[in-house]
Formats: sequence, structure tokens, C-alpha cells
Amino acid sequence: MELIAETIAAIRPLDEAAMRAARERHDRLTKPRGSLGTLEELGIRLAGVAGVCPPPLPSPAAVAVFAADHGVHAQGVTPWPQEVTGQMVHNFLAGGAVVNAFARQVGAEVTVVDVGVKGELPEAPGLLARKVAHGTADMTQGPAMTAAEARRAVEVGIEIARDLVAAGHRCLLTGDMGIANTTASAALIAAFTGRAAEDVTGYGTGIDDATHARKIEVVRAALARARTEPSGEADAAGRADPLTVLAQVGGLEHAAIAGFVLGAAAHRVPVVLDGVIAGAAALVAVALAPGARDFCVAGHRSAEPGHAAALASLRLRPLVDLELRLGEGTGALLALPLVAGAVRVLHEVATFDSAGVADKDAAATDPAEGAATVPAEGTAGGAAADPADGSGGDAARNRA
Ligand SMILES: Cc1cc2ncn([C@H]3O[C@H](COP(=O)(O)O)[C@@H](O)[C@H]3O)c2cc1C
Ligand SMILES: O=C(O)c1cccnc1
Repeated sequence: MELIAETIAAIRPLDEAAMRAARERHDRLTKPRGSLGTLEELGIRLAGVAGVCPPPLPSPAAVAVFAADHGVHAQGVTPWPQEVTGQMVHNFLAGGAVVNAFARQVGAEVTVVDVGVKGELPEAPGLLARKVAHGTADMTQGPAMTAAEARRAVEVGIEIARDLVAAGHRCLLTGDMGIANTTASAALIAAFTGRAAEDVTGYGTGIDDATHARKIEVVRAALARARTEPSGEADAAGRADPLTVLAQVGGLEHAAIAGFVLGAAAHRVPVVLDGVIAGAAALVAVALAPGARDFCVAGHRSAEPGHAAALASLRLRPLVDLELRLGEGTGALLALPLVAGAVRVLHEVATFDSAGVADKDAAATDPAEGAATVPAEGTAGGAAADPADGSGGDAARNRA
């Protein structure tokens, strides 16, 4: 079987027994039940990811920064020259970018992957040269990628995830670098969520209102053009093949990140998503393999409006919301200590029994719902059925 199909086939549901054990353990720890809010659901879901309770700490962690260029840059969607993509790759390798500073702060390793930077990058220690093409073509004029390029870039992401897990990493984080990639992200998000271009197209790294209006028109034009193309093998519901949509309006780094998410899920390692680029890529991954969603942790919500739309569609609640609009993996890295905290609680916090702390009345009542007695298990549901690790305020989580 070829790699993409094999990877999708290897993605299995969350382990219900491990999640049940984590839920029960949470209820015995020396804290009021539910007091860690959505971090409890996250810890439970990570037990389901690993298939064991407590799940492993997300350490060592690695952020993979996938870099690529975009033909749509020619449409004037950003004031930054395209060369900045390759220049930032060198900055990453020299340790001088924000992603490097944040990675040092949280003890994560930075891996830099050239999946589609335009032009030749000089060889440099640490650079993984996996160039599939010299950037994409302008998506307003024709497909951004050929089907073969899109598939190959997805495979690159799968291979990087596999290699990082084989090297011992227990948590993967997504990163990106590609001038103009918020335009391709908006197009992907519109295509996968059905939202209008103006609702999902933002200011990227920072543009004036006239450029923003043009960017919306560019996204609209690309989507209209893509609709006139054959949509690949549609599924039973008539939805276009995700890889075809990806090739039409996506980027090589989106493709690689989609593969990275699939690879992490297949290896049962959590993947912390960064911003709007990762959100767009995760939509591709989840359209290919719905079960991949449960292995994703939304690190943060960026300032890009399309990111909120992507997260809503993925039913993922972001851990951090700091109005970041940078990418590179920065938001995912800032969230890593929260992921670690969610897991560490399950390892280290004493139980009422072991610490000799008196539990309150065993007949728990739910203040939110009056006097209903809520059984300890089976209330929070599987994470798959749960709207994210707590995006909804379901009463089960608030049980007393
Ligand atoms: C110096 C610099 C460093 C960056 N690091 C990440 N991005 C981010 O900005 C780009 C997307 O924004 P847009 O679609 O508006 O071009 C991507 O490269 C993304 O990683 C950067 C952008 C710049 C200019
Ligand atoms: O959401 C992001 O990650 C983002 C936003 C603007 C520019 N680059 C990335």
C-alpha cells in the first residue's frame, strides 16, 4: 500500500479503557472534581491517544517548521518579498527566530524542513531538504500544485512525523514559514468549511485595508477558478476529494503539515497545532481521516479570522488566545507547558486516599443540574463525541 493510504489505515480510535481510567483517576485526585476545567478533558484524551493512563509526558517535544513559497504572492497579498521565506529558514537554523526562543523556553527541538522554498537554499546543518517544488503556482491562474506534488508533500510530512517519533519524541508541534501562506490558508478554510472568503480572510502578518480587500478578491477568484476544475473522486455525499482541493488552493507546507498530523495520529502521538496555517492543514488531514482529529491539540487561536472558523469546524478549543499572528510554531510552543501540566497532574497528584485528605460526601451532586447524581464513569463521553476537550460547557465536566 502506498504511504498515505497506509498511514490513514493505521489511525485507530482513542483507547476508551485508558480514558475511563484517566477519568476515574481524576475523580480521586486531591482537588475538587472538575476543578482543572478543560485540562482534565485534555489529560483524559491524551490517555486515549497513548492508550495508557497516565499518558506519557509530552517530552521530548519537537516542532517541525515546514517552509514553502506561494505563487499567489504575485497577486500582491502581502507587502513582504518572497525571498523572506528562505531568509527566515536560515534564521531558524541559526536559532534567531521567535520559534527558536520559544522552543528554548519550553525545551523543544526545532526541525526545519524545506518542502517547497523557491530557489536553491544553500546546504546547512540541520536543514532537512525535502523540496517537492519551487513554490506553488498562482492559484488564481490554475491549480497551485499538481496532484503528484500534493501527494508527495503530504508524504514528506508523514515521513518527518515518523522520523521524529522514531527518534523518541513524545509530542509533535506544527510550524510553518511561507510568505503569502495566510492567503492559501483562507482559501483552504473556505473550501473545507463552506464559509465565505470575506469571513475567513484576515490581515496576515499585517496589511492595509486596500490590500486586505484585494486579498479577499484573490481568495474568491481562486475558489471560483477551482470550482471549474474536475474535483477528483467525490465521496458519497458529493464532497470533493480532499487531496484535489489541497492541490487546487493549498500550499506545499499545508500539504506537509496535513501529512504530519496524519503521521502523528498513526503513531499515537499528540500533535499540537499552531495557527491558521496548521488549522487549514488539519482540515485537510481530518477530511482524509476523520479519526485524526482526536490526536490534535489546538495550541492557540491566532488573530486570523479563518483560524477560529477552522477550529470550530474541527471542534477543537484553543489552549491559548494571545492574538498572535506570527506562525512558525510559536503558538503551539507556548501551549506545550499546558499540555504537560494536563498530563503531569495524572502522574503526580496524590489521591484522597493516599494523602489522607477527606473526600466530600461520596454521593456527588451536580450543582449545575440540581440534585442529579452523576455516575463517575460514562458521563463525559469519549473525546470523539465530546465537543473538543471542553469547547462546550457540558454539565458532565462540571459535575461535583
Ligand atoms: C519576517 C517574517 C517572519 C515570519 N515568521 C512567520 N511568518 C508568518 O507570516 C507569513 C504569512 O503571512 P502573510 O500571508 O501575510 O505573508 C508566513 O511566512 C508565516 O509563517 C513571518 C512573516 C515575516 C514577514
Ligand atoms: O495564524 C497564524 O499562525 C499566522 C497569522 C499571520 C501570519 N502568519 C501566521
